[in-house]
Amino acid sequence: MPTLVLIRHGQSEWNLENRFTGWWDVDLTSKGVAEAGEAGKLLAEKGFDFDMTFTSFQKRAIKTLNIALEVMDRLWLPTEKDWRLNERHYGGLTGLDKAETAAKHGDEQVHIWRRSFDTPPPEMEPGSKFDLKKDRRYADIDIPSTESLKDTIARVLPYWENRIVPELRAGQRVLISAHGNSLRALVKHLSNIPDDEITGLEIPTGQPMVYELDDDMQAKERYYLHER
Ligand SMILES: O=C(O)[C@H](O)COP(=O)(O)O
Repeated sequence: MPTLVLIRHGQSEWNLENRFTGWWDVDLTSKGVAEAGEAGKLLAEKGFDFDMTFTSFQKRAIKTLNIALEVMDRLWLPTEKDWRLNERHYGGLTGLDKAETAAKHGDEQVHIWRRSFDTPPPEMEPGSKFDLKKDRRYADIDIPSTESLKDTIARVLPYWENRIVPELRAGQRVLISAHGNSLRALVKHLSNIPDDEITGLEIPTGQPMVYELDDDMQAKERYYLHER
């Protein structure tokens, strides 16, 4: 049976400051570092091991993976990094305080921007200080100016099918370290969650989520490791 574990990065600096982050590359806080270490410890204690790992181009997810692997004495494992596992792009909201934005635009509007399935946040203005168009790591791609969850799913799923599923089919045990919304995209697909229900799924930071999959890569079971 294929082994798949997903982990959302540990607490980031902007999780702590309550700011919209998206593709901006913020670091982990000391609590985030501790959460990543705990995740590695829990995985080791529960007897999990991996052959292949995947993460995004963003340091909060990369570091979470590396810290967990270090605790497991598995820093030597191969890792593939790809922008398709990045957080959903928060467009013009990037960098703004979530509470101040709610005070300005109303809770309902902010909830739509944060959790609607297909309404993206306003686009990022060209030349914004959070514009990543000149960032070398994205030189080969057309960076979105904003993304809804639907847009995020549209770039996560081809990556899942083309890069991750073949590893699982070959019997590789896979660990993915990514972000609230890129993981929400995967969970929606694997657990067949309808559009209007996925918005209610909150994935906590630093908690390994285990998938038991059937041979068609559909979920037989999904649980947080600390619950078993
Ligand atoms: O990008 C962000 O700000 C967070 O990682 C996720 O934000 P959300 O809870 O608003 O989806």
